[in-house]
Amino acid sequence: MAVDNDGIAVVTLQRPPVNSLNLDLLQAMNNTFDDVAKNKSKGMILTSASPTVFSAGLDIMEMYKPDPKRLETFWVTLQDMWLKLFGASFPTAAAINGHAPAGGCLIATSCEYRVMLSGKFTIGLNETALGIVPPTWIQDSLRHTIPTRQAEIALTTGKMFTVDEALKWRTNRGAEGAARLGPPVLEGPQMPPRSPDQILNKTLKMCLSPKMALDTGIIKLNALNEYLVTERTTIVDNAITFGIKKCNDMDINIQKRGRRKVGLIDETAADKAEAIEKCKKFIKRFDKIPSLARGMTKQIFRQEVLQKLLTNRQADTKQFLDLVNQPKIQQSLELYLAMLKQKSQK
Ligand SMILES: CCCCC/C=C\C/C=C\C/C=C/C(=O)SCCNC(=O)CCNC(=O)[C@H](O)C(C)(C)COP(=O)(O)OP(=O)(O)OC[C@H]1O[C@@H](n2cnc3c(N)ncnc32)[C@H](O)[C@@H]1OP(=O)(O)O
Repeated sequence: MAVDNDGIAVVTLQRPPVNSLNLDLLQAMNNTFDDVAKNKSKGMILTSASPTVFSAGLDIMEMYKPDPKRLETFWVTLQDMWLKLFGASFPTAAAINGHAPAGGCLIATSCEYRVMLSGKFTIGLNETALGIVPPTWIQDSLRHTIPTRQAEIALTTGKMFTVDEALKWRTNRGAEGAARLGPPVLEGPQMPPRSPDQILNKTLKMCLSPKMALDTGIIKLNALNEYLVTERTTIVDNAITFGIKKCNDMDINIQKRGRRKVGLIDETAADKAEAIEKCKKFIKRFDKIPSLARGMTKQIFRQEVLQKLLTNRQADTKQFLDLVNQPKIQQSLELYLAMLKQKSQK
């Protein structure tokens, strides 16, 4: 842990090669979170010493052929870690400088703010894809971060989000919707882009002109009708071109506005230093907010989710122990470890 001049603690996970969460690392995290609270730090940023992995999630070695007592302590320590981090009264942010699967995503979603490095990294709760049901409080962390519907789809599909997907979800309308209609007709002498309103107003003016004979007006209206029907694609394209041009003139970023954000991460950064700076900026937003009021408001906001685990802690532990001790799960863990080893040796 390093505390900067502003009193913000930067906590770096450092368990090579992939910061997998074993008992020792979880205990070290818990002690550090206690220190941050005791020192009255202004806030805490979690990041990783690895250049490519934030955290690979739970250390599978803790669950494979486990010692029963250690396995129980391991799970209770993980619960403690989450209760301390998710329930921390001080501001928390994650500078996610690499992959964050499963438990890695849990750490990130327990924080209040997330900045992830742009690149070929992924983040998400992949448990379902591994045949594991994520416990309620782990599901709750995701549901607390992104909209419920997206959380349900992500959890049931074991979705690992790319950085871009984590920031945004599927496209809605806007620039990409326009692209689906084909290339817009660009400005030119024959067809300058006009808004549909401009076209209709001009036609109406012509038709209402006292110089226009009734039969000529009818012919013109019929011609307009035919034009609207046969050229509708061009008209739509022109309207889109007009819209895009207007947005550009007004400095509105249509690319961003056209996409729905999933918000699993809040921002991206080019490197770790920038990610930490952005996290600091988030924490400094609370400079003028009384810290007691802030902390209590956060805890009330998160209370329901925290209380659910506190009430069901023993049952949750028993469920985990029963699951891990199943021969079928032990077999899956063995296969998964072998697969990871094989992949790392390539
Ligand atoms: C899986 C069943 C769990 C049952 C638990 C039951 C209930 C709990 C439910 C939910 C809570 C959360 C659960 C979890 O967190 S489970 C862990 C899920 N994590 C993953 O699936 C990630 C696996 N790892 C990777 O995908 C990659 O390692 C990476 C993170 C993308 C990094 O890739 P990179 O190429 O940089 O590294 P390598 O793949 O080469 O790995 C290097 C080295 O580390 C070993 N390793 C990787 N991940 C883990 C891990 N989670 N636990 C232990 N060891 C891990 C890998 O085998 C390599 O080892 P080697 O000795 O070959 O060097």
